[in-house]
Amino acid sequence: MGKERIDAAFAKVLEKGDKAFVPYIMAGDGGLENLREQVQFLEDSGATVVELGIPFSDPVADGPVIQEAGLRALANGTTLDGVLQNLSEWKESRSIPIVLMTYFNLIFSYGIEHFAARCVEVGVDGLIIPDMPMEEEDMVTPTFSEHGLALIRLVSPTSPKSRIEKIAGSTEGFLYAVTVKGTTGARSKYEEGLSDYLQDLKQFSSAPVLAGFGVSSPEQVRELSSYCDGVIVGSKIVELLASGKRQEISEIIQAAKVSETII
Ligand SMILES: O=P(O)(O)OC[C@@H](O)[C@@H](O)c1c[nH]c2ccccc12
Repeated sequence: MGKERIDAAFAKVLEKGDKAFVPYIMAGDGGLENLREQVQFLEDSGATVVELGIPFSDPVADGPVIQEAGLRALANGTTLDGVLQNLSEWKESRSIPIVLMTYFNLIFSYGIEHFAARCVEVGVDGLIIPDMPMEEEDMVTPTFSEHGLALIRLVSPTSPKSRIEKIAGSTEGFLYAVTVKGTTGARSKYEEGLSDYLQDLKQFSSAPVLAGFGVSSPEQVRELSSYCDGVIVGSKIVELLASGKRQEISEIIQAAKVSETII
């Protein structure tokens, strides 16, 4: 359950010599009734874990593409409870681990204990809570560990070294290495020093290190994942899924499969 399922999914990919690929999608964008099929498509295309966003009215770290997806999902009535209910309905047929990306407010108003128990019940394996600083995480960690849920921590290029060490040492499932200063969204250029930053993180983290924010093309997937264990792609996947360009999504995901290209 939970953390172990995530660990096993990464181990399988990395032992093969491939890089991990975590696509982000917004739950309820395109209708919650299509979530199952969307996740199945991502799994069939070669995703390692799916990061599922819960729409929220005040998404402080989201860039424009994800904000709009959130507004579409809210407009068609998507709620945290509805997403959890939906996940429970096809729990048995799902093998890819699910990580929920949600702001803390939603968890807090749901009730931390109730939320964690419900996550386990519906087959959620881990959580990303981007607005929960390290100093506050004691509010959730005892409950999450008791339920076997992984808390995936984020570091950014602006985090001081001592902070990076602590966060990287305590993360579960994987370490989310934010590649840029700013919000989510595709970018054409990366900041200087990114390869050193990603390679350094490997020293501090026993969990896989994945780079996210601004990754959108197969070339970027190949480049960034060569410095770490894999990538997270959000905005580009959200945009392509909404416009039905699934072949392009598969190509982006396939770029992480390096073992097949090295002969
Ligand atoms: O969209 P991008 O630039 O590809 O970045 C991934 C990101 O969207 C996804 O992981 C995410 C969506 N909302 C977030 C909020 C905080 C951290 C991460 C996220």
